[in-house]
Amino acid sequence: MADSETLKYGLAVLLFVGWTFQWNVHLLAILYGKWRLYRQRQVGVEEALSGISILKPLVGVDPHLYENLETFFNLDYPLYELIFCIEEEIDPAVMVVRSLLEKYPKVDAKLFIDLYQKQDVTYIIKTEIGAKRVGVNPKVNNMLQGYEAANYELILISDCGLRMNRDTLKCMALALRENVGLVHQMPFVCDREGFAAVLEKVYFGTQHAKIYLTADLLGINCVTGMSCLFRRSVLDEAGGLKSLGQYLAEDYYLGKIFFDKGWKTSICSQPAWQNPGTYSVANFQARMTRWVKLRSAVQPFIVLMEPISEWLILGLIMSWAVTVIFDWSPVAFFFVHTLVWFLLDYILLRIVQNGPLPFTKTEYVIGWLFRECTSFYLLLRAHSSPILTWRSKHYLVKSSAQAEEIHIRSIV
Ligand SMILES: CCCCCCCC/C=C\CCCCCCCC(=O)N[C@@H](CO)[C@H](O)/C=C/CCCCCCCCCCCCC
Ligand SMILES: O=c1ccn([C@@H]2O[C@H](COP(=O)(O)OP(=O)(O)O[C@H]3OC[C@@H](O)[C@H](O)[C@H]3O)[C@@H](O)[C@H]2O)c(=O)[nH]1
Repeated sequence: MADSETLKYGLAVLLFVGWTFQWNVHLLAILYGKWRLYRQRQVGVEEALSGISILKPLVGVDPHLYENLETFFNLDYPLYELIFCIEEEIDPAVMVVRSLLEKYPKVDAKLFIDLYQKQDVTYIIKTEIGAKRVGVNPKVNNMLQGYEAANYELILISDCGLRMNRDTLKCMALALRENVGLVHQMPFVCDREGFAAVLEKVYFGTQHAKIYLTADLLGINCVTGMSCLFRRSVLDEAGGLKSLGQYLAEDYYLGKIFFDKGWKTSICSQPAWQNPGTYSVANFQARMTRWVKLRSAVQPFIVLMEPISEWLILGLIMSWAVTVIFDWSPVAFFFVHTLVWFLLDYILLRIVQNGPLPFTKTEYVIGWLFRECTSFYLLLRAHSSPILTWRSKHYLVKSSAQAEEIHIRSIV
């Protein structure tokens, strides 16, 4: 009996230590975010800016694609090329890119597409169908020809749903100091209408930002492939882009190459502005489920850590722990825990947004509660099946380095 009491007490104390640690993570993220984001420190020399090849892997269109891509034709940067990569000639994104190429003939921009050649733009003819399928990752397969044809030592991989401010590329390039091999942007979202937009902003500005900023501060690899600028020679030494084709979480392994070789990685002071024109609660949840699968495959400890880094689960567990240790009221404790967490999240979100929020405080409360209360469901959903769905493709995830594409009629 005494032993089980000791065990219970020991567990409660351990949880209490973890809970205290969580507040440190929260506070660190706030302080680091305030110090790091939207502060352009002149770390590099502007005259020394080198050429950058920007790879844009595209699949399909959404109502914002044209305007998002157009921002890349108007960057304030002395030397860059745009390389659009599209898997299939019948993809409607081809038309969008072609109309932009026609509108901006002076911008160095190319379109790489399988199996087709036209005179007005550069198309690469693949001699063998599937010759460029180097692995399971469709994004890597899609970018490969463009990567091989890129002219510059610096490569920016930039996803299709992003828009970029005129000065962002310069900001990223200036952050690429002598010892920094890779600069990535912390994912965030543009101001858009509707509840799904509130939800995405709340998630990327709170829970995601908290871990992302702290990981960057502590030098932990959290590179997101959505927008990252890196030194090509380092990747080539490790086998080139094709070596990443075997991983679905190619971004994590890209970052790992730089970490393993002793390079520093750094976030840009500007976040990545995701602005897809098609968004919904279901889309967000499907994407988050996929991301949970990716990170759990990469770092299995996350399966355990992730639930207890969330407000609700941690709050409930801690309400029990503090009654064991201090005999505090669990209800009062949970209330204070919630209030403080909620306020810290709001402060962090305001820092990441760097301006007024595009929604009311009531919408924030609803978005925050919805996100927090559904996070456990999403974790369960992610861990309940090894099948990962990305766009129209399905994969069976076996381990961090092992996944295979599967063909199924429908996903229940
Ligand atoms: C009590 C606090 C303890 C903190 C424990 C942290 C548990 C992890 C919780 C959430 C993970 C969020 C990670 C955010 C970045 C990853 C975003 C993502 O899923 N990206 C995928 C798609 O681009 C990508 O393919 C996945 C890559 C794997 C990322 C692995 C990241 C590990 C980060 C661990 C950070 C620990 C920070 C601890 C701070 C003390
Ligand atoms: O089959 C595909 C799927 C996706 N892609 C491209 O890959 C990029 C990212 O795709 P999505 O927007 O669907 O997905 P996410 O924003 O969730 O991606 C994120 O998570 C998975 C990581 O591997 C990516 O690097 C990261 O950007 C886009 O530019 C998309 O066009 C392909 O080229 N082919």
